[in-house]
Amino acid sequence: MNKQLQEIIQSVKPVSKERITETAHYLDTLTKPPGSLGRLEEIAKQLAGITDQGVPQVSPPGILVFAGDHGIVEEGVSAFPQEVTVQMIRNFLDGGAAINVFARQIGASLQVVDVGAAGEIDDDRLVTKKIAAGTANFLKTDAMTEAQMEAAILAGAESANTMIARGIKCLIVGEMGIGNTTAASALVAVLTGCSVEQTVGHGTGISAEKKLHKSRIIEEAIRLRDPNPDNPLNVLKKLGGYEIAAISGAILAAAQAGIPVIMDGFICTSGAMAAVRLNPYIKDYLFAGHVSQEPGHKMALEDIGAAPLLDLGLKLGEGTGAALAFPVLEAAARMRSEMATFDEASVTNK
Ligand SMILES: O=C(O)c1ccc[n+]([C@@H]2O[C@H](COP(=O)([O-])O)[C@@H](O)[C@H]2O)c1
Ligand SMILES: Cc1cc2nc[nH]c2cc1C
Repeated sequence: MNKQLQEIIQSVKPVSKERITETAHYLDTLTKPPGSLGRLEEIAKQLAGITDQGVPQVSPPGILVFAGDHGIVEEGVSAFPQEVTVQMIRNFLDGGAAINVFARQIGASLQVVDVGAAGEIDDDRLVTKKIAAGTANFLKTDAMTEAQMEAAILAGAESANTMIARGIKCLIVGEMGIGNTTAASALVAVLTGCSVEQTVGHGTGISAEKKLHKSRIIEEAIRLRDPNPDNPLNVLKKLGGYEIAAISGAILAAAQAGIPVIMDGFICTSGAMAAVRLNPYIKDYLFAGHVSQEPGHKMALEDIGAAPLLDLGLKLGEGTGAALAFPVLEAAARMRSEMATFDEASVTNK
């Protein structure tokens, strides 16, 4: 394995148990019945553990949208043509996509990173870390070489480190890539041991008939590629995508820096699964923004042990579900830092 990648993986430490315990005690001194803020209390404890701070902050947030194309689209697995990936990158840069709207709403900086789009975009607002113009068709050959996959993970880590150096306190990860629900379904099936039927969905809106075809293609590809389910990098290289590998890398880098991460939907969570398998401590740095309509997302979240914060029937990607969930993390952090204690407010405690 690439030495730099190995170092990142090994440097992720467990979250601070001491901070979690300290926060649990402190939350019980605040003017509310114990446990009455439910999951917000769990989030506040987790944030303290991740950041190793008594009073953790999640603002300002930063959003990374990784974009990549997929050779598997040749097999007719998406409702939209490949050119939409590049067209949507332009839309992100011009501020017109859903993620732009939600980024403005939560005051997040937004960076779009091209790690593998099939077309060229000449625009200084785009971060270009292109590994290749789309993955190979994984029905015919491995999606990426090992060197390409490692380069994509490192590109993701580097993108996260740049945002962290600029001062973000919470990383929101999103993606764009026509065909990437096919890659994510394959990854999740192999890594969880679920059947392909269970992990395949309608993606951007394919028919029931096309969904059956998508399942058959993935089943055949898994048989031909024969990935090793115990080796996440092997699975990622054979069936993954550049943006998915970059998400794994961004998560690794954020965890290394003690920065909480909000995952978006199905594709992001498949990248997170690979990161968790590389270092199980990663799990505790992750928040699941929402549960997507893609059926495989539930299995992926269960596998990581992450309970989604929202369930709004979304299936867009781009980081939208994670951005929408950010105010919940912000509320948990502010509850910890701004609420009065029983003593301060002269409220009788039991
Ligand atoms: O985030 C999700 O759960 C999600 C579910 C379905 C579709 N998407 C988005 O739709 C694209 C992939 O869909 P498809 O049908 O082309 O595989 C990709 O750009 C994703 O961001 C995203
Ligand atoms: C229009 C469109 C926008 C998207 N955003 C994320 N994935 C997408 C897929 C399509 C097709």
